[in-house]
Order: sequence, then C-alpha cells, then structure tokens
Amino acid sequence: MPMPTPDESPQLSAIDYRQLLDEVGAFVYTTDAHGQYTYANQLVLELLGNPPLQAILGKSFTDFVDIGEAGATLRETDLRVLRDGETIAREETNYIHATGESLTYWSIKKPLRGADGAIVGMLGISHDITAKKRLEDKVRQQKELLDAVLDNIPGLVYMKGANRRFLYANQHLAKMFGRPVDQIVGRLDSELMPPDVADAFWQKDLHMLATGEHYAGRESMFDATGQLRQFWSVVVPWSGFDGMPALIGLITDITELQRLKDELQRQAHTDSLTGVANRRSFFERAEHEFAHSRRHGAPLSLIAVDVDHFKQINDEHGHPVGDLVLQGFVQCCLDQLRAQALCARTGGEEFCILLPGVPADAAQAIAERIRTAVAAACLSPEHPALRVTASFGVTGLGPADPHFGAVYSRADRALYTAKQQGRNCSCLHHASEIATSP
Ligand SMILES: Nc1nc2c(ncn2[C@@H]2O[C@H](COP(=O)(O)OP(=O)(O)OP(=O)(O)O)[C@@H](O)[C@H]2O)c(=O)[nH]1
Repeated sequence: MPMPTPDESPQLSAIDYRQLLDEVGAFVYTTDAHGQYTYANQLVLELLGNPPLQAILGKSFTDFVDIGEAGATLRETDLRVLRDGETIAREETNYIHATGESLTYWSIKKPLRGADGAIVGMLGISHDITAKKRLEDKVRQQKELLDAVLDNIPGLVYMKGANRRFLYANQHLAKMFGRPVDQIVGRLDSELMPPDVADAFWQKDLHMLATGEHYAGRESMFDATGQLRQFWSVVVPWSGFDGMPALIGLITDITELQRLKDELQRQAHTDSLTGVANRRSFFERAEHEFAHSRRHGAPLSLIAVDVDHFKQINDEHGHPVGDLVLQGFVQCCLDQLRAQALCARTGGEEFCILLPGVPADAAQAIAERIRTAVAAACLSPEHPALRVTASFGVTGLGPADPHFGAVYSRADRALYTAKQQGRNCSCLHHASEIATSP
C-alpha cells in the first residue's frame, strides 16, 4: 500500500494538537518573552494544582509552586533562553515546599522566535525522571554501602572471570598490587602478577571452575613494596552474571599472625637465657638425627657438657653473674662449632652438643677445643679473674644402640667419668666399649 504524502495526511486542528500534547507523557508548556505561561498541557496543569488553562496565562511556575531557593536558578535558566537565545537541556530538581516532595526533571528549554527572528517566548518540555533518579540514587547508595563494607573488612576481596580478567577488586587488593582499583578491573591476572605466579593460581582457578569446588589454603606472594606476605585464601566459584562463571576470592593477610606463630614456635624450642635449643627441642632433633644416621650408616656423636663448680660461681658472684657465665660459655661453644652441630641447654648448667656426620674421635677433638677455649676465656668482663672450666662426656652412635636414649646415657656416663677424673677434661666412651662392659 503506498504511503500517504504529507499533503494527503489528515490535517490536525489546534484542539487535536492540544489533545496530542496532553498524551505525550511529558510536561509541555510555552511562555511569552517574560517567562509567563501562554500554554500548558494537562500534566503541567495537574502539577500546578489543576487550575483551568485560562487561570495560568500571564503567570509563571513559581507563582503556583514554592520551590524556595531553586526558583532563582530556574529564573536564571529561563533568562538564558529568553534573553540569550540558548537552548538548554539539563536536569532540574525542584523541592516542592507544599508537599515536601523533591521532583527531578529532564528539561529542555528552547527559545521561540517570531517571523523576524526575535525571541517571543520559550518552549519547555520536561520529563519527570524522579522515579528513575530515586532508583539511581538507591543503586548508588547501595554500591557505596557495599564498597564501604568490602573496603573496610580486613581482607583482600576480588572477583575474577573465566577469562582470567578481574571483575572486581577492593581497596586492600589494590594496595597489595600497588595500583588503583580501575587499573585492576578488566586486567588479566598475568598483567598484575609475575606470569608464573598467575599461571599457578590459574591452574587452581580452572579446577574450581570445572568442578565447582571451593578452595581454602595458605599462599604467599610479594606485595607492591617487594615484601613477601603470607595469605589465607578462600575462593568460591560463582555462576556469574548471565551465567558467565566467575570466582569470588577473599584473602586474609596472615603475615603478622604467621610471624607471631613462628616466634612462639621459636620460643617454645629455644632456651631464653642462652638462645640455643632447649631440652625438648634437642631431644626431638636428636631422635630425628639418630634415625637419619641409622638409615644412611652415617656417624653421629654426642658431647654432654657440664660447667664445673657452677654452684660456687653463683654463690660467690651472684646469680646474675652465673647467668652471664652461662651465656658466655654457650658463645664459646658456638664459636668452635659448625652450622650442622646442634648445641642445646638440657639442664641448669648442663649442655649437649650433637654432631651429625662426626665420628666419636673427632667429636672428642672438638670437645677438647671447646674445653681449652672455655678455660682461657673471660666469661664475665666485670670479673676478669673469674675462670670457668667445664667437663665433657663424649660418645658416638654404636650399631647396637636401639634408640637415642642409649647414646645419651653413654655420653652422660662419660661426663660422670670426666667429673670423677678431676673435671676440666673430656672423656670418650666408645659404643663398643660399653657393649662389652657391664
Ligand atoms: N645463674 C644460674 N644458675 C643456675 C641456673 N640453672 C641452674 N643453676 C645453678 O647451677 C648450679 C648447679 O650446681 P651443681 O648441680 O651442684 O653442680 P656444680 O656446682 O656445677 O658442680 P659440679 O657439676 O659437680 O662441678 C646450682 O647452684 C643451680 O642453682 C641458671 O639459669 N642460672
């Protein structure tokens, strides 16, 4: 069917146009050059309180509706249209004092010109976008609220898509990467981390995306300042927007917690006065070394040491000096030992030195070296005349030793012999000697 030409289309009367304008769903009005109504559609009349059209002619919006200070802005805008001929399209929010309502419009105002081009009035079309605006405000507030929660929980939160790109990052994660959030969102994980690290994470991610399983585990990573940090990471698969799979991650920085745990563990294994291993830690490590030497047929020696007449030192110089002597004594021992040796305080003034890989004869030579160094040392600088000696019981692991306790007992007996022999000496008990003697 051929389309009618403009000339053939039915002519609309002024009344028809008015009815049409009442139906457009927007506020439509015209004013004269002074900003006073010359026409208003039904919606405008309803807004003004339903006066007849005749009653509003020659009057302006603010004659009907009190919008307080916003009235000045409104008049200023109208002036720009009526005086300067500008077309203005902008959002306007009017607080209606009578109802306490705040209404927001998207308003277009343009000058109406006469045949000579002079401005004779203004055409205004406004859409009520209050509901849309309220919805936007609500969404914005909810986003701000969510951001406040996610940025203030003490954790690194992110969302990553199945394409390896970050969909969300909170401020803590941004700080860890040393970049603003908008430089993280949309980026590939491999752009933010060393590729091998990103690939290792991605392997885990792939598994979760494929199986829907959750992940929880410890991870470590360098932060933006180059510090190695420890994390507890929990990752949960999510079906995502429009069914696009994604992963939600919550990472807790446990660096400090781990440091405290390590420190507590160190303290639990260390003698607080001398800084060497304590008795419990010594026996744990000794059992381990015993088993290792057995398996590999490697030598293992033990030196049991006791400071001579230590009670006398305490009695003559006081307990604090006794403490200093113990610390100085340990330093003397350590100075003579290699890193593989384990020096431990097993009692008040009793020490043990475990020597993995060292045969008994060589262990006695080490004991002698320590003994000579201790006897020559000044262990308490405030008492230069104070001389300290120690006795040493030495033994090596024997084929018949059923457990480390047997080695320890033999070293202890060797130490007793050294004490019996007048102190400040070392005594070696070979495993074979003990096996043959009752
Ligand atoms: N200053 C100090 N003294 C300690 C500590 N632990 C134990 N002692 C003291 O060490 C002394 C050990 O004395 P004894 O077991 O009689 O041995 P000794 O005097 O060294 O004599 P012999 O071993 O036979 O040469 C005691 O006086 C304990 O009070 C400590 O941490 N600091």
